[in-house]
Amino acid sequence: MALYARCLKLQSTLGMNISVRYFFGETAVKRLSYTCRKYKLYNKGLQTFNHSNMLYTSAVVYKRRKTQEERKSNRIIEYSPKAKGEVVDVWRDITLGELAKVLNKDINYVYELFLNVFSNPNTQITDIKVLQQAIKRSGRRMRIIGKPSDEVEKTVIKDAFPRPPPSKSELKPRPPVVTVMGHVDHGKTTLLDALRNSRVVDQEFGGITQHIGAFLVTLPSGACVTFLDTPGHAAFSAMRARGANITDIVVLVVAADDGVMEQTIESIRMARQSKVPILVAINKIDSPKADIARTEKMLVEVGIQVENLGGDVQAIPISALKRQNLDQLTEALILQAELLELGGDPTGPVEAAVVESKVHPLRGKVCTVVVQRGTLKKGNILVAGTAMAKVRALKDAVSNPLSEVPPGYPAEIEGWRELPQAGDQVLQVESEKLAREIIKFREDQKQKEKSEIELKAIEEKIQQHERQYKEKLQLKRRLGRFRMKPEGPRKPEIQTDTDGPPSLPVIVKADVDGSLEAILDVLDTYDSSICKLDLVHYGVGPVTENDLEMAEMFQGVIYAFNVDVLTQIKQDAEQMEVPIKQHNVIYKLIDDVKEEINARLPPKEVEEELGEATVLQQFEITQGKKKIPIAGCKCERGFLKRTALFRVIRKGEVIYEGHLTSMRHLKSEVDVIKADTECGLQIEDKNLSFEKGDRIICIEKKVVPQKTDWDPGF
Ligand SMILES: Nc1nc2c(ncn2[C@@H]2O[C@H](COP(=O)(O)OP(=O)(O)OP(=O)(O)O)[C@@H](O)[C@H]2O)c(=O)[nH]1
Repeated sequence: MALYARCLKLQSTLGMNISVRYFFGETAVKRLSYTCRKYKLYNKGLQTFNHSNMLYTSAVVYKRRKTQEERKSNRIIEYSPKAKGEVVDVWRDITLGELAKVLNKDINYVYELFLNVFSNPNTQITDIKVLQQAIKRSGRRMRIIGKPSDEVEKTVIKDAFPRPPPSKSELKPRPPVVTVMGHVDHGKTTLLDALRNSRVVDQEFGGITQHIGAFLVTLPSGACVTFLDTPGHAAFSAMRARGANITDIVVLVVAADDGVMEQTIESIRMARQSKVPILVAINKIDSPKADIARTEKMLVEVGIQVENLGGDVQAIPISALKRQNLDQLTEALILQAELLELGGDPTGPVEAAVVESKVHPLRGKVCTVVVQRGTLKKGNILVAGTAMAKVRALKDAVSNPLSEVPPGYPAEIEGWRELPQAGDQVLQVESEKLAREIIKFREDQKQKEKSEIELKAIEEKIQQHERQYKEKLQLKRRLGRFRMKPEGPRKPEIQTDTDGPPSLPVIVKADVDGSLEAILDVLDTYDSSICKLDLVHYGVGPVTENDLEMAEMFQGVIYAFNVDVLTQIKQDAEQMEVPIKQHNVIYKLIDDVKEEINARLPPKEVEEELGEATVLQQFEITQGKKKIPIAGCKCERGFLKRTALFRVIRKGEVIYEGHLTSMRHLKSEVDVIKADTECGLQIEDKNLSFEKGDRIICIEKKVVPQKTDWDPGF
């Protein structure tokens, strides 16, 4: 009690939670005494300390050491237990969940390493020795490091982002950005060509038109429309997938002769998903088969309420080929844009979207963008994805130089060091240095994401391998090679019938997956039916109570490979009469399994040849009125035993198998005839006459233990 009180006092004095249990008992006291000596806390004179004094001193040491540990907690502490295996980094107070991550295993594996004592992944392992034991069970070694702090994990974010959306008052009118979509062959390209040629070429600038991914059409009124020169779904979805939803209006081209087709519906669906208003261009009205009314009706049927039929969607009948009603179409677009009240903020750093990029033989890496915010100028420093540019030149679709490009306008940018991709967001940054840092950051992020994906793929591969392996085993079990693992309280099918072949139920526990797999693979080669080999359960980790129970139910044997068996478990096993066989060499374990199988096999009868005699001639004796044939023989090898079994063989065929009624040497009845001795043999069958040359084999039948013919290959 005095000790207990002393400990409690210590507890309050030192302000720490001392486990009283820790300080009691002979071992504890020895340990404390050792600690004191190690830290040179008392000299020879002080060795006369009684236990309570020593406890006090030790507690001081304990506290000091703990403080030092806490200070060092971020430094790596090498720990080299003698076990072999991969070294894993762990830290003090690691949780089971964290350990599972470190070991790259699932939590159940970790529970097993701790003998299933814990069941909460947040449980912290405070005792390093316990942790060491568990890691040893996993076949690895450990190194204690400082807990990876969240701070270390945090990466400094050096990236560029778009500004928050501008207020309405900052917006200035801008041209609508239009994408042309529709069913194949309904005239999208022809329409874009017509718009570009009629409007761009015929404009005051003149010049040669070229495909630049986006172009501007200016109406006589001065209003402009920017067309994305990449018709079709692919471009639209590529832009959307990269987060660049730059289209304001979709022009849905529907051929008046064909009407609504599959891709027309697809285009409608995509426009709806992007919440982009639709304007219909009913094309090919010049075609003799054109039926505008039918086309409009079809559009209504798929949910496009055209104006002519009382809806609010403008449908302009055009001929892209004959360039009919193109002005009407662009005016309708301007009207739609006005309804949308499209506006852009021309101030501040530039934000734009890449529509297309290419390498030009003379101009280098060029890309077409549509400006979304700010005003793009020569000399601007831009980043797009992992590409950067100092704008060397800005050009329009007819290669005219542009001094500045406000929101809603397209332009070609020269000066890229790398090629940006369609859909990339272009952002202006302050300096080339910053641009380089951003690119570096983004590249690092990309690399990290790639590694994570690769890691995930590797993990999936491993899991897939494990799954396949388990499926293979399940299949074998179903085929009857292995017995199914019992689930829950289901009563096991214990082999009680004496008619069937004997069986050996086994439970295999191994230190690591690799050895377990190797053992199971060898067991898998067993395919004899004279004794069934039933794999009742297997797993990685030590032998548990559960294993004992299962072994008891099945009357099986537990094989523990390279794993410890706790004394308690050993005692329980003894009580339950469950054999636990510990091995650390696979072939020895398999030899043991063989022995167990042999022990279960019923003994078998074997024949042993004692000797052989040859008939030299037959003579007869008279018994009463009967003449009895006698084989006059010579024992050629071994010996003949009177009470044994005799087989008479003539020309390779057994003509008699049975016992003798008399065996004589000269005139006397004998029990044994040795080799090279002549004798007269009388058999039970009195009607069989002997011939010279008949072979007589003397056999003794014996019952011997049976052995399995299983050859595991080593
Ligand atoms: N009669 C008539 N034919 C047209 C008109 N517009 C396009 N065509 C013809 O329709 C065919 C297809 O035209 P495209 O412009 O290539 O059609 P598209 O929708 O771009 O086709 P994809 O690019 O394959 O999806 C061509 O032979 C054009 O000449 C039109 O207004 N009238």
